[in-house]
Amino acid sequence: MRPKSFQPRQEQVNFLEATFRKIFPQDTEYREKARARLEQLTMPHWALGDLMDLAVDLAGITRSLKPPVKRKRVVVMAGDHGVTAEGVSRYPSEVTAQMVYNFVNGGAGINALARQAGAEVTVVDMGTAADLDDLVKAGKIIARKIGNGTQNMAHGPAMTRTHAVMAVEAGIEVANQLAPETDVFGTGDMGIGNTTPSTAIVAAMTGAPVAEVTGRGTGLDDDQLQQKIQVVERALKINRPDPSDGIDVLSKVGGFEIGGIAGLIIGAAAHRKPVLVDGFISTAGALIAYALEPFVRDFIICAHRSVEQGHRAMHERLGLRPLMDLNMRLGEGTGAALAMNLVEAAVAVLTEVATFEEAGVTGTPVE
Ligand SMILES: Cc1cc2ncn([C@H]3O[C@H](COP(=O)(O)O)[C@@H](O)[C@H]3O)c2cc1C
Ligand SMILES: O=C(O)c1cccnc1
Repeated sequence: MRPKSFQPRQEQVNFLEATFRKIFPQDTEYREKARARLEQLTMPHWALGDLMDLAVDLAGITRSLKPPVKRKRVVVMAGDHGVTAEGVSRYPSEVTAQMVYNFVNGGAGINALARQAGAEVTVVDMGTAADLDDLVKAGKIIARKIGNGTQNMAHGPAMTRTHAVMAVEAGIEVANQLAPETDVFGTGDMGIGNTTPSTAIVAAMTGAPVAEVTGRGTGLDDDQLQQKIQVVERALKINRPDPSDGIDVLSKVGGFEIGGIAGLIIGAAAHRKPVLVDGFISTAGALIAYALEPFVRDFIICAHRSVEQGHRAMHERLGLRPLMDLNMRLGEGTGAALAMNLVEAAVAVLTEVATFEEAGVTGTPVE
C-alpha cells in the first residue's frame, strides 16, 4: 500500500508533466513562410532588423501569418521573502502588499505602461505576508497564496519541494484561466527582496561567481551590496541547489512569485501564446521554467535588459537577446508592457507592408 501522503504529490507531478507534453517547438513551416514574405517586402533586405526576427518568431509561435496580438495582458505575481531579515533590500516588506493596492488602484508604473500599450493588468497573490482577502473578495486580484512569504534562505530552504511544485502549478493554472481571453502574455513581479533569490537562481544555474551577478536592486549602497553578496553565497552554501532540477533550485533559493512566473511561462507555451519576459526577477522565473522544460524557450520573448547586474548572464543562459536596453530597473512587468508595442509593430510589418511584386517596385539590386 502506498502511504496516503504519496497520492497528492503524484497528481501534482502528473499535472506538470501533462502540461509539458503540450509544449512543442515553434512551427518551422510558419517561420519559413513568414521569413519568405519578409524577405520580399519593399525595403532593403531585412532593413527592419530585430522587428523582422520578432515577426518570424510570432508566426512560428502562433502558427499564423497574421499572429493574433491584440489582447495583451501583464500578470503581476506578488510574494514576500524571509531573506529580507538579512537587510538585502532598501525597502521594508510591507511595501509588497502596499504596492498590490497601488496596482489595483491603477497608480503604479505598470498601470501607466500597460494602459499605454492597451494591456490588462492581472495581479496574483502568490505568497505575500499580508492578508489581501478584501481584494480577493472584491475580485480585484487572483488568490494563489502558497504561504505568508518564504522562509529565510540564508538559514535553510526558502520553501518545501511540494510548495515549489504548487507555485509552478498555480502559475500554469493562472495561464490556463486567462488564455481564452489573452493573445500575448507579459510577466511581472512584486516582492520586496526578490532580487536576492533571483541572484541566487542565476548563480546556481550558470555557476557564475555571486559577486558578478549581484546588483543593487532597489538601490543598495556599497556596504549593503557586499552584505547581499554574502547572503546569497551563504544561501547557496547551505542549500546546495541542484541546477539540473528546477524545482530544487526554486524550493531552496527561490520565491513563490518566481515559481508563479515560471508556471505562467510554461502555461503560455502550452497554449502556444507568446510570453514577454520582463526584468531580472521575471527572467529568474524563466530560468526555472527553462530548466523544467527547455522548449518553453521557443515561446519566450525577452523584453529588455535591466540595469540589474546579472541580467545579462540570464539572457546568455537562455540564449535569447532582449529587445530593448533602456536602463530600466523597476520590474512589475513594465518592460514587458513596453515591449508589447514592439510585438504589435512586428505584426504590422508582417501583415501591412507590401512586397516588391504587390507594389510593382524593382526588388533586384544592381550588380
Ligand atoms: C515602491 C516600490 C515599487 C516597486 N515595484 C517594483 N519593485 C521592485 O523592487 C523589488 C526588488 O528589489 P529588492 O530586491 O531590492 O527589494 C521588487 O518588488 C521589484 O518588483 C519595487 C520596489 C519598491 C520599493
Ligand atoms: O529588473 C528588474 O526587474 C528589477 C531590478 C531591480 C529591482 N526590481 C526589479
